[in-house]
Amino acid sequence: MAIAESKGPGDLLTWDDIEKMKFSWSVARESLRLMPPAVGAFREATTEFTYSCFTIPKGWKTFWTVHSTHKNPDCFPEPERFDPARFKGSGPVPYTFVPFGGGPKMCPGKEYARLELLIMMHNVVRRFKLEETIPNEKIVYHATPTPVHGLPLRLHPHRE
Ligand code: HEM
Repeated sequence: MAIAESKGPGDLLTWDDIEKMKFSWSVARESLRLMPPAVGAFREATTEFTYSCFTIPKGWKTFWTVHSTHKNPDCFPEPERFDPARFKGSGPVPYTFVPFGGGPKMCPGKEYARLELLIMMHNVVRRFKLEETIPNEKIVYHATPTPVHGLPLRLHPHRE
């Protein structure tokens, strides 16, 4: 809200504003942890290796999943609880929070996605209070998580 209050009508966000949106980014990351848009990705074993007593031969296709760590209580205590404070300070251990993947094939659009999310959150939250019209709407997976009724929301404009 501090950034919203510093803006006059028609003022656009600056890069400095975006960099200051630490809490909003923690909220966005906690949402990406609990409901990642991409559930994982494929890899091809370039060499034979053994993991957790399983030997994966060279050339095999594997699929890594985001939830293996996002919902693992060793990585995120009480994993079902929405808690943006998990991202305070240095945040989760590297390679546990992986909605954008990790390593050399990590999503190249991550920073662009961050920018879009923060700008969208700023503009929506600043203007409206959001109300769910179908509480606890079910989510189904058509490759990506999709609310069954399309997540209809009621927008209540804030008084100026
Ligand atoms: C919230 C938004 C997004 C999420 C959660 C997401 C997630 C991912 C994930 C999990 C991967 C696979 C990474 C891996 O294999 O390790 C990926 C790859 C990729 N993403 Fe995204 N992404 C997002 C937005 C974007 C945007 C905005 C762009 C482009 C502007 C983009 C472009 C790509 C491309 C080109 C790849 C393939 C990279 C490669 O195989 O080398 N993504 N993304």
